[in-house]
Amino acid sequence: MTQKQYEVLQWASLFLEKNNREVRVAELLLQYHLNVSRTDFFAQMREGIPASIVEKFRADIEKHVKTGIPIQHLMGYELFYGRKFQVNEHVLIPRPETEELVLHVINQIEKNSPVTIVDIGTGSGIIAITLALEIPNATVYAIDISEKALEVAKRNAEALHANVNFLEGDFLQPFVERNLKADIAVSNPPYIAEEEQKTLADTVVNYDPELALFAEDNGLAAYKKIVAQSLGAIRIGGHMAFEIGHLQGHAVSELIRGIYPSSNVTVIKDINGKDRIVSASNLTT
Ligand SMILES: C[S@@+](CC[C@H](N)C(=O)[O-])C[C@H]1O[C@@H](n2cnc3c(N)ncnc32)[C@H](O)[C@@H]1O
Repeated sequence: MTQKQYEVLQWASLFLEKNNREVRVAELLLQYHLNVSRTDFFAQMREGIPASIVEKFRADIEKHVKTGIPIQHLMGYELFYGRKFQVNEHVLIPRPETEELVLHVINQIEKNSPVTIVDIGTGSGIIAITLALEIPNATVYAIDISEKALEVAKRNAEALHANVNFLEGDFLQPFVERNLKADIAVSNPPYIAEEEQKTLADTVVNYDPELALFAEDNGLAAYKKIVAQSLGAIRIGGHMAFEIGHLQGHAVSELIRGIYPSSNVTVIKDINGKDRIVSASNLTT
């Protein structure tokens, strides 16, 4: 007997809830398997679904519940700033908070004036690619130490027709070596303290790359290194914007002030009211 879409969705939602998994996964994954737009997905809720699709969908839901595999790994992509980005086990799955960082950077840029931006720790390339597409007069560089992550980022740039210069190396080092200078440095670096590993969900700790998550020095090691390297990589009067863990605002601000005492440093909250961005303008020593 053909099952109706809403019945399949109901089964999955209850199954997820019973197993303490996020219920919204059901909707996203079923829409993916049906390969329809969001509008069509809701419009056809009372229609029947072919048994072959129900079977594949159920298998994915059961796998997600059992192993914690994120649905982005099952689907092969995540949406970011309205665009589809390929993801795999070598890159962090894009998070919605990072869209706020991108929007913040866009708002700092004067329209129509040329600007050079560097994205440090680019992962799947979401920040660099989105900025390259949203700011046509920008020259964008993206750095990662992971060759495998850069492969994903390059594929995303190609698929989305974004012009980004990719460099491999340790934070800003490849930029400094080439004697390049940016007007804006942006980064969502690894910032979770290793001791916090136990508090993370299995969907994160077993599937996001360790290199993308953890940093020594109570989660501050990457910020320390990037701020120190930035002296040779950001133009005088330039700008720096970091995504941060919600308890790191003060420490990261102090790090920046330690090297750029005359800069304007602010901590910005995300839509959930948590400290999420540290932004520093007028970078002068
Ligand atoms: C939190 S993830 C952010 C990825 C992506 N920018 C995003 O927002 O989804 C941090 C990234 O930094 C990279 N990374 C870690 N250590 C690095 C280093 N020493 N130099 C350059 N990149 C590094 C990781 O490979 C990972 O891709």
